[in-house]
Amino acid sequence: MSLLESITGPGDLKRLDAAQLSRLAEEIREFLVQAVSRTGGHLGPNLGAVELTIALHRVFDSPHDKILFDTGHQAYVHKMLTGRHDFELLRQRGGLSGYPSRAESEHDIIENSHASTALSYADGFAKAFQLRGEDDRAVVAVVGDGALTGGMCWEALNNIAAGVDRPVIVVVNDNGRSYSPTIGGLASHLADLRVTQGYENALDLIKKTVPRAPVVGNVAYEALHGIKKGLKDVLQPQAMFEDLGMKYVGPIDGHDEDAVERALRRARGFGRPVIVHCITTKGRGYAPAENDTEDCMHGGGAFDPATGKFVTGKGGPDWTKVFGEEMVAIGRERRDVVGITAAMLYPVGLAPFAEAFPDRIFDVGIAEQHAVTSATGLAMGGLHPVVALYATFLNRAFDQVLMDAALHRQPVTFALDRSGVTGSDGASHNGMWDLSILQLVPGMRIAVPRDGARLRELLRECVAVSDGPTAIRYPKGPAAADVEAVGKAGGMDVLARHDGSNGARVLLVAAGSMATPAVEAAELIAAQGIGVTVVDPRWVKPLDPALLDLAREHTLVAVAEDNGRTGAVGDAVARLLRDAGVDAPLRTFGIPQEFLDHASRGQILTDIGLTPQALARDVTESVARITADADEPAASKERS
Ligand SMILES: Cc1ncc(C[n+]2csc(CCOP(=O)(O)OP(=O)(O)O)c2C)c(N)n1
Ligand SMILES: CC(=O)[C@@H](O)[C@H](O)COP(=O)(O)O
Ligand SMILES: [Mg+2]
Repeated sequence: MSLLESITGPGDLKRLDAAQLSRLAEEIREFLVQAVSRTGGHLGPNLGAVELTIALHRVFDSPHDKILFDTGHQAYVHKMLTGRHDFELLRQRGGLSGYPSRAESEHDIIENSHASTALSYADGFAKAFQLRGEDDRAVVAVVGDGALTGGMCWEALNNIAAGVDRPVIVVVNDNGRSYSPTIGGLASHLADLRVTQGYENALDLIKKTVPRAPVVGNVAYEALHGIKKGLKDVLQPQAMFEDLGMKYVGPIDGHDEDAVERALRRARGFGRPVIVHCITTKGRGYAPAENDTEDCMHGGGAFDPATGKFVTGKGGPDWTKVFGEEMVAIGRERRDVVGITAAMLYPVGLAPFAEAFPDRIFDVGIAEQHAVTSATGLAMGGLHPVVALYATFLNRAFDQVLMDAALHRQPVTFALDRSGVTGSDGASHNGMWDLSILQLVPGMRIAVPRDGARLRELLRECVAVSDGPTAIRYPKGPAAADVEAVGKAGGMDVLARHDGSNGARVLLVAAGSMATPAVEAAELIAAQGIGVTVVDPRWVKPLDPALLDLAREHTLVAVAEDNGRTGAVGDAVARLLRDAGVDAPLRTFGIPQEFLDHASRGQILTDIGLTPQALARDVTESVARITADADEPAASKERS
């Protein structure tokens, strides 16, 4: 039996000696590479957190003490040390979640994968333990240097530091990267801090693409990184944190398990808020990850463990690639168009734009709220910013969209990738909220492309709008094959028309990626003798008034969308019809308003009925009920 197999819980760690701990770290790394090579996942972040996590579980007594992981993508080692060794179905139905999961273990606390939240949880836990008189319970939050660029961290630190008698231990896992290097206007300065060829390659890449990165957490970042090489002219980090009222321990070699343990024990002994600053390497111990200048194998699919080469290619989903290509084409024609990313230059597809227009790209760090309001400032300054985010991460910037971009009617375009069901990253990553929350925003226009060709068209229409914000949203995965229109209805594309034989006709309104399944469903419905018209609205806010005339001509209106059902396109169509006095029967199909467990996008779409077969079945049954109801009076008259 390997050492790792003998670890059934944190208690087993405490009996290991230095040599065994070193061997355990090696076994964990080997396990991570082999397991994640089969399933895909966050290899880089977890390779960088091996010794750190071992030390945490040797010094603290989880779950009595609380060990919180920010973002949670780096918690695979934590799972292994708390008795979970079966990674065969990682991030798949029936397998381990890719993030902490309260259903999996009492040792898991924060399930959502949205960054920069752990310190706030820690502040809350510390206050609760103090009020309950449970002063013997430690609260430890592990936060990455990337997550530390998120504003919530500083709101939390402001509160944690004020609780001098509430001993929160903040462990900064500082590997100098989010995906790309977490740079804050320090590109040239960073060149002094890191001499490894790998980092210089990355730096050259970044210097070419993001030369004017903003000053993101400048003082904190300079302190955290400058001290690394003992640069005397850099503000000592403890000065900044102690000004906040926190002790500072570090910098510690985050791969020296004994050193980390000693620092954690020392920090626990202070009995007050303290920062333990650990310097780690993302992808540590696996050369393909350490040398991956893009993102140190931050995430991605299955790969060949011998080479690190991704099986399905790491180019990212095609929707993202189409967006990136069109942004470059637009950028050549429109010098006023600029790009903004929140520490996800490559994942959102803006790297080609950055390469082509290095002075028109801004990486604000993991700071979506700032991204939106900064974009509003850019627009007020005469530019047209395109803010590219994952749809789910827009949630935290709702007020900035509403009260900054929209209230001031500024031409900001939001490009929302990973919209709809994403699946493998679990409930907090499904982009199922944007079509609902953006419906609330006065003056917001929302485009939902059905395929790559429409993404190109609608992105151009978005950046052509100059009197208010626009949003365009598209899913994760391969871009749908182009679906050509067979006609127009107002500004909407008619995608299919089938004559029926029994007099009933269904109007199928398909938003975005639902167009392809809707066209397939229409054929199944038509085979039942029911007439069908499939329309793609292209813009779902405001809706096209031509929908009203179409609705009047059909037995049933059915709306399909890859978003939560509440308050989204279906509800907007209902409001449009009711406000116009059109009482056509209406069915809405979308994602149930629930937190969905991790599984593949295809599995979830099947579960929730967003497939051609399910849509056809549900629509046909609805038509049968409507027809039966319509025949009821005649039947009862005949009986009487
Ligand atoms: C609010 C939010 N924005 C963006 C992301 C996407 N994201 C996941 S991990 C990551 C980088 C995190 O960097 P860091 O905190 O330094 O952790 P590391 O991976 O380096 O260990 C980002 C940007 C997210 N999870 N949450
Ligand atoms: C943890 C996080 O938020 C991201 O790393 C996410 O896992 C990326 O998912 P994609 O694979 O969709 O880029
Ligand atoms: Mg990092």
